[in-house]
Amino acid sequence: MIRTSGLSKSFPGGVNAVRGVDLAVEAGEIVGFLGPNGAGKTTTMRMLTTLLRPTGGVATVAGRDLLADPRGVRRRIGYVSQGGGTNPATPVGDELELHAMLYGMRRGPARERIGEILERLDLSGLESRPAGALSGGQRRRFDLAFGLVHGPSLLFLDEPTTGLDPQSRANLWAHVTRLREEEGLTVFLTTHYLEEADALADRLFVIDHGAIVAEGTPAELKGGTGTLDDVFLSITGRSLREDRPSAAPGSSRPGPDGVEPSHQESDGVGSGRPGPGGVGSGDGEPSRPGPGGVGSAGSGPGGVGPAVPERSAVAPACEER
Ligand SMILES: Nc1ncnc2c1ncn2[C@@H]1O[C@H](COP(=O)(O)OP(=O)(O)OP(=O)(O)O)[C@@H](O)[C@H]1O
Repeated sequence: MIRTSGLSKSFPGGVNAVRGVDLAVEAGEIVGFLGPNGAGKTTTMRMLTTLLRPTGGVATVAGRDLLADPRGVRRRIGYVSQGGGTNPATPVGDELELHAMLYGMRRGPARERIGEILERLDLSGLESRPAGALSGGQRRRFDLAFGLVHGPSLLFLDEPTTGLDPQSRANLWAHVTRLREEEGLTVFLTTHYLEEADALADRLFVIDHGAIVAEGTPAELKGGTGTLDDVFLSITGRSLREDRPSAAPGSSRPGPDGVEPSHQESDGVGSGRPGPGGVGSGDGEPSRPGPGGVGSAGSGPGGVGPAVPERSAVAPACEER
């Protein structure tokens, strides 16, 4: 489902953020991508989702060549970024319907799909509620719905549970695991939470200073001794726990889930809702994907979605300034 060889990204100024990453992810796997702050997780994920153009290496994602056919990639993937971008005043159902239609779905099938995905995510009945009135846990599930509305085979989740309380985090893990079964999804996620990696991922890749430094199942990495954090510490010299992000700034409205909403952006890396046709991207610059193309990625409250012009979107497409 994902194959990369020598995938690299250097930013202007000589920052080698990702240095020759080789990944192999099989269909149906849930793979965790771990690393300390600045290790290259987000940059790698943004390349794989076509938001950033690699400066080296090759990759196929969801059966399409990343460089030669970024639109084909975007049609087949979903991306749920860390940040938010949808209009908090817009009802959930309207946002999802717009996204589905931007992916080329007709209204009838779109509504059917939206009903199905909302049910799977325990959001039925909330169609008319503005996204801004959802609890933190509901909002992250709404983000997942965005990522899934167009029926991708591969879902990218960037720090999916940051800012959620333990109960809501566990609830989201259960949903992701169930979605894998029910939708036949492959999931690639970054996380700072070792317990998340341990609970959710079949296999882990550890990245440090832009290179993969360890790979294996959580059990293999732990080797029957220690904890994942011990392993992480011995590999990277850092405890991942020190890097853990704090709860989202400005998210102080606990909701029915008892969760505080958390939709912060990662440092300067825009999150976006690239669209089916969107082109664009920027290194950390918000941009607007345009409709018409390739679908994918939303970020919004977390969604992956098609290309809707939006407030804080980072556009997709391996094109950048
Ligand atoms: N647009 C950019 N221009 C220059 N350097 C960048 C840019 N984006 C990221 N970097 C640098 O690339 C490196 C990898 O960053 P990246 O965001 O991928 O790390 P990360 O593992 O996702 O970190 P975190 O867990 O803190 O989000 C860092 O040194 C970062 O400062």
